[in-house]
Amino acid sequence: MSAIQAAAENYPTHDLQAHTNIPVETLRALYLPDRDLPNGTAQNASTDSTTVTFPTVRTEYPAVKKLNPLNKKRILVTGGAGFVGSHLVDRLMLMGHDVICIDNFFTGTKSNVSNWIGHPNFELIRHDVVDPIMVEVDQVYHLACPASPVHYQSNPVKTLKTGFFGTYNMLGLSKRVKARFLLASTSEIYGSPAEHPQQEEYWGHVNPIGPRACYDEGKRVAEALTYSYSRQDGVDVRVARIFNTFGPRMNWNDGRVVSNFILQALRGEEVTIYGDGEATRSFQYIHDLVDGLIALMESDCKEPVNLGNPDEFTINEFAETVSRIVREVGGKVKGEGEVRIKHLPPVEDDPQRRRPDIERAKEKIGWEPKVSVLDGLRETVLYFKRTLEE
Ligand SMILES: O=C(O)[C@H]1O[C@H](OP(=O)(O)OP(=O)(O)OC[C@H]2O[C@@H](n3ccc(=O)[nH]c3=O)[C@H](O)[C@@H]2O)[C@H](O)[C@@H](O)[C@@H]1O
Repeated sequence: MSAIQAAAENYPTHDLQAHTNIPVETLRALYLPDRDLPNGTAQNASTDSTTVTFPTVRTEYPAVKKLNPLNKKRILVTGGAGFVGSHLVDRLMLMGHDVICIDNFFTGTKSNVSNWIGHPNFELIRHDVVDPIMVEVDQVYHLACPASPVHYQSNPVKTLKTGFFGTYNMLGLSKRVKARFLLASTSEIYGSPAEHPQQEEYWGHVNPIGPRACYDEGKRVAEALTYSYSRQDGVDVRVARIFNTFGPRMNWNDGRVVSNFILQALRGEEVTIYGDGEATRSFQYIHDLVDGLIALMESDCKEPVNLGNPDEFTINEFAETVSRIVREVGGKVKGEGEVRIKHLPPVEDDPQRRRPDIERAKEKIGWEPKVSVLDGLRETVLYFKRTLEE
């Protein structure tokens, strides 16, 4: 058993129990595999840091549920090799469904879904949703779109094309094959909110010409298209408004606050805070989000639903919390207890407060987050620590 695996076993897992009744140990084995296991899919530790080796043979895939053919669905996940998409793919595969994952690998990676490549229930297609594609499926989870401000602002025109044409193509497909369609929308459609916490009835406060507009307005038009297809063509739609989410498999170079702070603390570097650090965010753990997406897809709720954890932190508080957990898990953080902060200029149009009102999710789909931010952070720190060691 590796040191990381041993450390992982010391953390309580009861809070991480997923709604879909798949034990967290089963999920963890997919993103934090033990290298000593014969079926471990992690890159083998190499003494030579300039090379990397991957296992070529595995004796078996992770066990998936045997479903009655009547209950087995064909499910398309766009952006399925990304951070959120790959966890959703894991869950749908373990539940026993047939999963088609499409991704253009702009921010997603094949290694995120390497557990399933070659499995008879799984198909991976390199494809950009900006172009049409035809597949026969029962459900579409439309996640494809860069979500980190650094990524979505690097090519804003492409982000807008993804918001419009990507959603248009996936809705057209859903209409033709009569699939149920779920749009991964975002808390960003509320902009820099003038109401707090944010309820689904709130129409938002978005700057349509600012640097974030490519994403915010892209997702707003994606919602408008979704409800237009529902009204005009009867497409069966679901809309999830996803609030800040974190967990294993976030990109190193993601640029978002959770991965930045964890990596900075693990490397003993200063933590970068944009502006005065008094902006707030509410962070949910990836397993909760995946539970919420599946619960929404399976529900009758056609209205938009906020999926997020209402536990709200200022960015200053969050920097302290992340540093404390990195120390607890055995990371670096220089200066024995003191967090070293580097203040950088504020980000233009940065939303100042964000917290979901999740009453609708509780009432309509029977969902609320189960994982505390602290438990989720411990797991994520272990994951990043492993990544740094490789
Ligand atoms: O994490 C997410 O899921 C969300 O991330 C982004 O939204 P944002 O809240 O701006 O995400 P971050 O870039 O992580 O920023 C959060 C806060 O931390 C601050 N920050 C970020 C990074 C950093 O190194 N330092 C820092 O102070 C930002 O200025 C902001 O106030 C995306 O735009 C959303 O679509 C996405 O849902």
